[in-house]
Amino acid sequence: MSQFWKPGTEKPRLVDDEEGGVLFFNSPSGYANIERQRQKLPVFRYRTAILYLVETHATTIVVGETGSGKTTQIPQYLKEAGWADGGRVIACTQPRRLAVQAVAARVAEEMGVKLGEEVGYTIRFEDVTTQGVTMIKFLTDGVLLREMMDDPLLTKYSIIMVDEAHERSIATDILLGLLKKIQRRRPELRLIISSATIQAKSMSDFFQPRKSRRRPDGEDLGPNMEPAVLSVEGRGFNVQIHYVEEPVSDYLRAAVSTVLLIHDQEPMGDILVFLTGQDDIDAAVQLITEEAQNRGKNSSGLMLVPLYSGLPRAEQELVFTPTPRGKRKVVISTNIAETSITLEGVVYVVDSGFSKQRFYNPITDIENLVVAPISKASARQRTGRAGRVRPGKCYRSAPFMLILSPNKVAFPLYVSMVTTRLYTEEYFAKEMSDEGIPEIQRSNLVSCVIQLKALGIDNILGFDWPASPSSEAMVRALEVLYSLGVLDDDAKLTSPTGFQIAEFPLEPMIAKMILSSGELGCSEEIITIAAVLSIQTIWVSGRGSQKELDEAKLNFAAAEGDHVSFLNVYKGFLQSGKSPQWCHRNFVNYQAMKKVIEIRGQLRRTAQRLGVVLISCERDTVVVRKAITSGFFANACRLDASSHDGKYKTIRGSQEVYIHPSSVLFRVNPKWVLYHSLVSTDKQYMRNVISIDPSWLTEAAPHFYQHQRLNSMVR
Ligand SMILES: Nc1ncnc2c1ncn2[C@@H]1O[C@H](COP(=O)(O)OP(=O)(O)OP(=O)(O)O)[C@@H](O)[C@H]1O
Repeated sequence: MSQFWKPGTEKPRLVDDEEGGVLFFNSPSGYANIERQRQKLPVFRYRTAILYLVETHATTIVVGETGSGKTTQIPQYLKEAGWADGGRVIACTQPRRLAVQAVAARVAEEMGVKLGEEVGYTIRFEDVTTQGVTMIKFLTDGVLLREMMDDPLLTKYSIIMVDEAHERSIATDILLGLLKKIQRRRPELRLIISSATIQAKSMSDFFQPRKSRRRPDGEDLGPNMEPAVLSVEGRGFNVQIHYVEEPVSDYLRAAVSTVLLIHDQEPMGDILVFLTGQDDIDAAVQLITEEAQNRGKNSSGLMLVPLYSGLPRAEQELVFTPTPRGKRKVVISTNIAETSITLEGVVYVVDSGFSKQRFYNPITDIENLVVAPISKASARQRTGRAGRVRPGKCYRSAPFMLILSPNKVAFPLYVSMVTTRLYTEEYFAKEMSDEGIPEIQRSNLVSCVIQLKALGIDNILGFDWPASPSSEAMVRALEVLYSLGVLDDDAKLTSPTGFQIAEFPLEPMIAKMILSSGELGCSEEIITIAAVLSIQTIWVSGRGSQKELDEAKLNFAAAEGDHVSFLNVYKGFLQSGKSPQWCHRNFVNYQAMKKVIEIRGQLRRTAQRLGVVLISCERDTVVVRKAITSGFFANACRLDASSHDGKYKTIRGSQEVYIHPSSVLFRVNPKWVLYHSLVSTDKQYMRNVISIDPSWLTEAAPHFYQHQRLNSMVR
């Protein structure tokens, strides 16, 4: 490896252990062994300090190295100290679902209890807890926000630990603001804010109380409201960091060669590779397979495991299964594996230095997923996936920004920041931002605003944000919500529409299309479409060629567009008797279809509770598309007649967009279309597209589209 990498500044520091430097949690000696290992984690030495601070302070900020034991141990210490007595519950939030499930399973195993009983978890569409029994509950921050709609003061929780707070997802930021408010009403509620890479000072400033906890007569009003900050020193095992020595022109190829070099030259141990998205990951799997086939004996024995949020659960779980003897697992992941999780076999981390990030431009009203450089905090989290049960190595590389891997173009703003620098050690030290931009400052705020409104927060700009969103983005969101009929002239939730839409655990546009579908007589079809849109893909990836997949998709293609094609797949699946073989033959993902059925059932129940008539239109595709238009009118585009390359312009911002090659309407190019989301690669692509009649736009949102302008375009 020496010709490629030079060691970073950190020196190896092996921590000796009775088992020879390796902690085996699942060894036959079982529970006693787990207990011993728990006590060896750095956080154990701080057990008393943590419990004392939590007892005496309303908010405790815990900063400690990755792998030091914050997530898995602190909830157990709290339970042991009695914070879950008397039916109270200890909550621990995570930004990502995979982490919620993984840490809940781990803590249940450490405590020797069945998952779903004393230790449980809740993610969207899945609740694995038992009321009155569950004492420690892991959940996404988004789910905790939803719980506030029924219980605004979160009364069942004695302590809420907001873990991985550095990620600053929208849900985390809203949660932090609301928890601060709740604490004023419920001083007995304790908060723990934790992360390995959080700026403790700014978090502590945010939680500073406005008023003293003592009344003028000196009477104590409860716990100290000044936040306490605890720094947990020490780490599990050393991770040696290697930076790229020379510029690389393609991060994907660089990552692939690094994997192969590790496999050729380094002792056994699994590899975790961070890339940006499914397309990158699929390409890497293919490249590694081809390369390995072309190589000698030494390259056999690789077990490639992709990991991204769109994969069905059963496939995601493969990353946690033990690696067969003689094999080396290579997990190729998006940033879903970046925080909280422990993959036992991982010794090597390969970090491309990039991730897909959401960027919203309130001027054009376009939200995009773009490939952008990660922050130092992310890089450290990625490194921290090694060194958890044994020493490890992390290889950091990044490409020259203007020559990205095929079909990748970074957001222009970011390109200008990093055109001349690479992810060398110097780039990491001097140029990489410490933390990423909070998601709230780079996202469309429609879902965020409706959630706050539903919780009774009317003055959204005046809300106590850890980082304020832009007023332009806020105005745009209010405008869309007004046009959806969610807000009235006073920007209050309308009754019943606004409240009904807020009830669905879905984007407001999808919820609106479900509500309208009852009136239009196609709710059964629209609920199916909503369920499919809730998961990332129903197609199998990584099997066969793209051509084979495209051909399989053609069997279901509908001239009206992707949403109607989804109905064809769903119908075919039901007619096959929900057959896995049928799915296999048609490149349809069986696990994904099972999830669609499950989500569909839940959405039907919510719709029924809200009074939506459940009715089928027997495939009248006009009403189906009208219902979709009622939610997604803001995403309308018109084909640019002067261009011959399938260019569309968005109606609102006149932005250039194209139909994504994965869409059934690719190259069909109907004159008017609506899209579900945009993705930016070499161009701005619309994903999940239907053809529409422009008159449906003014019908659906007369305030949003000024009649005259649209009419002049139609002519
Ligand atoms: N599933 C697992 N298998 C084996 N060991 C595990 C597992 N989960 C956790 N551990 C062990 O427990 C340690 C602490 O993990 P924990 O997730 O609590 O750390 P953390 O401080 O929250 O890390 P991070 O900041 O990365 O989330 C790990 O370093 C590892 O040694």
